[in-house]
Amino acid sequence: MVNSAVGEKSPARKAIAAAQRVVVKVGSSSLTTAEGGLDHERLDALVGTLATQAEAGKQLVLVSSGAIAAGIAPLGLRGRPRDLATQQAAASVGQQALAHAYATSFARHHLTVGQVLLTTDDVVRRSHYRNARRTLKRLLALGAMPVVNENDTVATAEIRFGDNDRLAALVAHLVSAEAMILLSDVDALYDGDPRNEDSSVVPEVTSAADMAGVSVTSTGTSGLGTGGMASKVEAARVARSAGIPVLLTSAELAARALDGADVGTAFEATGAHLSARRFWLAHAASARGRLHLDEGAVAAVVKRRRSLLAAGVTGLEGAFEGGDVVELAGPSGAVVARGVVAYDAGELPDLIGRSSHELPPEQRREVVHADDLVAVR
Ligand SMILES: Nc1ncnc2c1ncn2[C@@H]1O[C@H](COP(=O)(O)OP(=O)(O)O)[C@@H](O)[C@H]1O
Ligand SMILES: N[C@@H](CCC(=O)OP(=O)(O)O)C(=O)O
Repeated sequence: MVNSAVGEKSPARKAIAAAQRVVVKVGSSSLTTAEGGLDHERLDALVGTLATQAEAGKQLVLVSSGAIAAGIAPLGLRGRPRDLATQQAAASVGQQALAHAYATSFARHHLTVGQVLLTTDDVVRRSHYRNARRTLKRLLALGAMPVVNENDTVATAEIRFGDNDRLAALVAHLVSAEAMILLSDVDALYDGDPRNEDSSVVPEVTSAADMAGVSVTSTGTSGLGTGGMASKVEAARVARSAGIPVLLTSAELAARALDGADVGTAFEATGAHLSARRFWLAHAASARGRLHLDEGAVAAVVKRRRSLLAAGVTGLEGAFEGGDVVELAGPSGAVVARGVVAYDAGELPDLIGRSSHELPPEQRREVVHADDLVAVR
């Protein structure tokens, strides 16, 4: 279903239409057949759309799923494998096919693509994050289109992104994209199951109120993808919070989406552009522990953007070390911020709850410095 154009375009749609650097994420269900092999016709159609946009001057980064699904038929498997080892074997075969298909298809449009396979370590570890950012930006500067996927063949269960929607949001920030487009097998976000006739399209998400009453599932209908609509909504939340508007629609409507037509669901950016360090802290880094704060400390770090002092800490969890990322939770237990802790977990029990003047000079530094802190909702 296509939304009817009424009046002037929304700020989100204007921003998406004007964006010069765009991350486009396409799901497995849009690239593979039900039997589990690459659907060359649909892949070529998407490449044609992206090539037209690239020729018109847009800088595109493609985040493409489909490795596991594309490996199903060549390996004679009966469906999407459930165990990690077979998923990795399927991804190994499928990623090769996917990369070859993209390189061949883009070459017909005289475009060069560069494969970038990322693991969570590449974004969770700060030094790797900077490295991934440099590679992606260099590829763009050289006029090549990065084609990104998770490095499924080496990612273990514990360290997987698991779904490429979140990966796309992280990549969108990494490359300073001005918009992110999520392409799936459904033309928009619906307020209920899209197969249900009573469900209707949510054309625009500008505030939490637009999501009230919207029910999403974490499984798709194709059985080929991962994460379902829930992971797309979460990825949109991450991108929006970093100042990046998002459009969610089907691969068939990609050309219209990139042209700024009134298709799909547009999510307005909610936050200002976050610095790389703050974005990494908020969304990419994995926390090694948790500090519990009293009400006064929550107000100081969240509202007044002050450093966290030992006096406001009431407890801690985890075996973290100084320099690790930890979550900061308020009295209700809800996480209100994340930050880089300055002390090892073993040092803190003697300090917490005490005012700076009660502490020896070498222990008067902040527990989390304001520059290393980011509030989360
Ligand atoms: N509220 C909703 N609106 C739209 N789609 C939904 C909703 N809830 C669940 N879905 C399902 O999410 C699916 C897309 O997720 P998924 O299969 O993971 O896609 P992809 O492979 O493109 O990443 C749709 O096909 C649809 O069945
Ligand atoms: N990295 C996996 C993709 C996982 C994934 O998120 O799939 P999808 O929900 O189709 O975007 C693959 O290439 O098969």
